[in-house]
Amino acid sequence: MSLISCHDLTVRLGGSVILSHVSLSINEGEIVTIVGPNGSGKSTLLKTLLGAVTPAKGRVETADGLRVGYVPQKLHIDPTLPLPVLRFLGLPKPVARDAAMAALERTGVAALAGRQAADLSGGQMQRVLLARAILNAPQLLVLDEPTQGLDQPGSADFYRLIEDLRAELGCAVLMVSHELHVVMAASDRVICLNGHVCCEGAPAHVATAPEYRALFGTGTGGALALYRHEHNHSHDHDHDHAHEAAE
Ligand SMILES: Nc1ncnc2c1ncn2[C@@H]1O[C@H](COP(=O)(O)OP(=O)(O)OP(=O)(O)O)[C@@H](O)[C@H]1O
Repeated sequence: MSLISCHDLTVRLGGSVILSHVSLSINEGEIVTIVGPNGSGKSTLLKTLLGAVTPAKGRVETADGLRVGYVPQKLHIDPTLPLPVLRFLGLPKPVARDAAMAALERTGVAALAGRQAADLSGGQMQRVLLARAILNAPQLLVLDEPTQGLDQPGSADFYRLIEDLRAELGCAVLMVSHELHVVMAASDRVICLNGHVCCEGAPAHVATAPEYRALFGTGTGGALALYRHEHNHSHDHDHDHAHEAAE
């Protein structure tokens, strides 16, 4: 069953078309990863699906009463604000101490419950944000580049935790990631975005798709090609056009 879907979305921001003709659907229990070059609209797509951005055209459909847990790319906490981790978990909605402790336990950071949220390392903060996201037993976990800034073992551990949580909670996972090798290993489905959906499908299918190879190259060089993308594949015209100022 589809938990969330969008149909022929067009999103304009600041007078430019950021997304055009984007349709996708996330089913119960699957791990779907969105990949794409910097500025290709990945975060905008997540925000549109979550209702924080209103599309100019198209529609988003959500299953009735869908419980979503969201892990943002990063969260800045004012260092002058005294906010222990346990209290942070109760924002904006108060939560029972036992439930908060169980969530911190599950993401491996129970020992940090009394620490100041602003003092946490990047990796610790991501686990605290993940604990907060699983508090309401989500049916859909949405993560925006959750391992940005983590070292390789740290990010591999984090993705393993996501897979374990998916199995335990039975939730679907929708995430944005730049780590192509992990994405290819850990996703049921990959969506390659560049202002529009370039290609999508099982990792093995997407890895061999010409549109994906044009964006990311082949083999291990693919991860580096991500940052060297020069808009040279067959959809270029569409994409460049999509970024022209809207009328
Ligand atoms: N509020 C806004 N107003 C105008 N333009 C915006 C706004 N938010 C994002 N954009 C533009 O939309 C485009 C897509 O941004 P978005 O953050 O969705 O890309 P992304 O694929 O998530 O990028 P990255 O990989 O760098 O995180 C960018 O060109 C960005 O500058």
